Amino acid sequence: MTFSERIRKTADPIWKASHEHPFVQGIGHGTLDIESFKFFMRQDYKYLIEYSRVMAMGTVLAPDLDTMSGFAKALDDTLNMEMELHRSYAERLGISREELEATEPGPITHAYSSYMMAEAQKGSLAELIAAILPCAWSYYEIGLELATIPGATEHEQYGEWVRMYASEEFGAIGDWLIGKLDELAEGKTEAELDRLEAIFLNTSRYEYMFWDMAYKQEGWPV
Ligand SMILES: Cc1ncc(CN)c(N)n1
Repeated sequence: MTFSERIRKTADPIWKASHEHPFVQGIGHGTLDIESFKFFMRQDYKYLIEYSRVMAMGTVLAPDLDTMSGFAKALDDTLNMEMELHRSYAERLGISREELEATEPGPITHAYSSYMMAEAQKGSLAELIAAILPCAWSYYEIGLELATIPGATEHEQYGEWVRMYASEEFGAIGDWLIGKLDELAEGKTEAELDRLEAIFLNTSRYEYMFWDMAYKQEGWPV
């Protein structure tokens, strides 16, 4: 079993909970309250800005030019493909670009982004990848699963979201990160692998919490 297969297996109960979350199922069945989706898009835009910074740190920690290029490509795809989806939805939903960028990060957005950044700053490249991998990998899995729901890819409101996350172009980011992590995991001690697994599990949990936060449109309590 590769290291990525091992951590995917350990994280399975968390990922299942995300797949079954009413926010995710609501996108697939076209029943999600649009206000929750708007809340999600605004928070997600802020999250993706921080995620992009972590990707940029990947280029700094990269040991060779191939790895550097891989991070640069993933960064460009995030800034100009994935975030373009948010900008286009925002325009359609009456949210200006300024409003999108000025959104105050909610508690989960803040905690998740800060955790990713902290792991990237104190760890090695393997730790950085373990922290960002659930982001790229789980959305592709969710996109592919939702795309099998009849009508999901054609839905007037959520079809574009499903198509983007189910696309091969988006999936390639996660595939590249999986390959890199497996490469970097080779020769590591069991204690080091356990540490990478713990980071992967934590950001998998944050993924679930992010869906839940958006569903409940949860801001700061006071
Ligand atoms: C919170 C979150 N996690 C993952 C993704 C997919 N890049 C995202 N857009 N937002």
